[in-house]
Amino acid sequence: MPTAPLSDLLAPPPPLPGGASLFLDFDGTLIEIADRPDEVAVPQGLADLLFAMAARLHGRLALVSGRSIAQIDTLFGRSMHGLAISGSHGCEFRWEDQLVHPPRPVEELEHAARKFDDFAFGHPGTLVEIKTYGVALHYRADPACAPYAQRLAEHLATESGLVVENGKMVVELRFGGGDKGTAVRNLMGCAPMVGGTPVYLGDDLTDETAFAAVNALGGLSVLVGPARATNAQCNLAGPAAVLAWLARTAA
Ligand SMILES: O=P(O)(O)OC[C@H]1O[C@H](O[C@H]2O[C@H](CO)[C@@H](O)[C@H](O)[C@H]2O)[C@H](O)[C@@H](O)[C@@H]1O
Repeated sequence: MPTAPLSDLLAPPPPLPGGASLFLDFDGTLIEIADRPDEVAVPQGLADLLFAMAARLHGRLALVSGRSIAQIDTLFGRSMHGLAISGSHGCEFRWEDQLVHPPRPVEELEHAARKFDDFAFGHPGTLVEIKTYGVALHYRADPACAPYAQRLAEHLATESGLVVENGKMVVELRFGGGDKGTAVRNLMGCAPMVGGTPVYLGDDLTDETAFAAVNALGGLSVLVGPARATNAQCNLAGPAAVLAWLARTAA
């Protein structure tokens, strides 16, 4: 469990260390949280900034998202090929011309989607998001649904073998082949990341495994957003502060 005192989180991160391998979460870190998953606005120039940073870091930059790689491409409105991406909470990887992903557990996901749809029908403040390796039940518009959504997800997990992933105003049932911590460790084992100092920026509970992995590797972990109990070492206020920090670093 996260143990750092909240006061320790007030320190902003130092400039990116030389030889950094930079890992960036997406929602809530690079882009502002929106009411619905499909309502997010990707700032103009973000793709170019990421490609410029990746070039400056000699390829040592990766997106690490709970979204699928397909969703990331769609939201950017272009293929993000050329940038390393781990999607679906560490289940899938795309790097240069390689795509590594497990078989999709179709029946389990379809069953979960049907059950979540039934729930959403009776709870209009919730919505279902179909993902490549998961099905998410969002309750941002009616947070009082959280315990019921959670209980349903836990019940479905026991009968399906899918795992429960909790995030901001969402519970997801997903393929359990990894998490963001394993994503960071896997990427750090490959050229050109290997030997670099891992630096990870993320905002959500799902980023805690990555913070822990980075800390264990002697790197720098940065919580984005309001201070809370966390494994992260430093803090940036939100996506605007992240983009400013990246732009300073890229200069
Ligand atoms: O790992 P990330 O890249 O941060 O993705 C995490 C989840 O992000 C999305 O949900 C979150 O953002 C939505 C849009 O701002 C917001 O409406 C929702 O409440 C948040 O939980 C996405 O929909 C999920 O699939 C990702 O796992």
